[in-house]
Amino acid sequence: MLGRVNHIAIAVPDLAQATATYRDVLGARVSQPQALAAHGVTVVFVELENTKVELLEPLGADSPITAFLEKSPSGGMHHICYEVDDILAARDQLKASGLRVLGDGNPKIGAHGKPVLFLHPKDLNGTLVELEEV
Ligand SMILES: CC[C@H](C(=O)O)C(=O)SCCNC(=O)CCNC(=O)[C@H](O)C(C)(C)COP(=O)(O)OP(=O)(O)OC[C@H]1O[C@@H](n2cnc3c(N)ncnc32)[C@H](O)[C@@H]1OP(=O)(O)O
Ligand SMILES: [Co+2]
Repeated sequence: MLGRVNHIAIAVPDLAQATATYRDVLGARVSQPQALAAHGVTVVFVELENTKVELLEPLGADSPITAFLEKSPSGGMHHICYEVDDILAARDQLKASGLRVLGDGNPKIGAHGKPVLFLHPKDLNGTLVELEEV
């Protein structure tokens, strides 16, 4: 079921500051910010040789990462995104195995214009997992 790691995400309180650190201190290539109102976050992607790091900050009053940042004000590892070739088949198989799919259970279009889903962190060793269909 699982393909490559598409990205590892870090929630940050200040996206501009985190972007400057990765770009100017770590010398990494960082994409332009994408405001994803439907997801309540603004993101950039740090382009690496073998995967990407997604830096994300809250967007709007109902951001799903607000509580996370209240618990970890300086930010922290937020989720890992695995690639799958058929997100609906993966969803149905995981639900049949008892894993909880977040939201209404239907994929939404993510930052890469591809369908994504999230699985409850409590079902995966305290780790929020995102699936992205590629
Ligand atoms: C899709 C666009 C983009 C992309 O890649 O294309 C993105 O990745 S957008 C990323 C932002 N969107 C999401 O994260 C959507 C899925 N997330 C959620 O629905 C919530 O964040 C949720 C339900 C995972 C947690 O929400 P919240 O913290 O408000 O709820 P709780 O306080 O009830 O948390 C329950 C329980 O889970 C623990 N928790 C929360 N977040 C994480 C996390 N990132 N990793 C691990 N564990 C997490 C939280 O501490 C609670 O644990 P407890 O022991 O009960 O205190
Ligand atoms: Co993500």
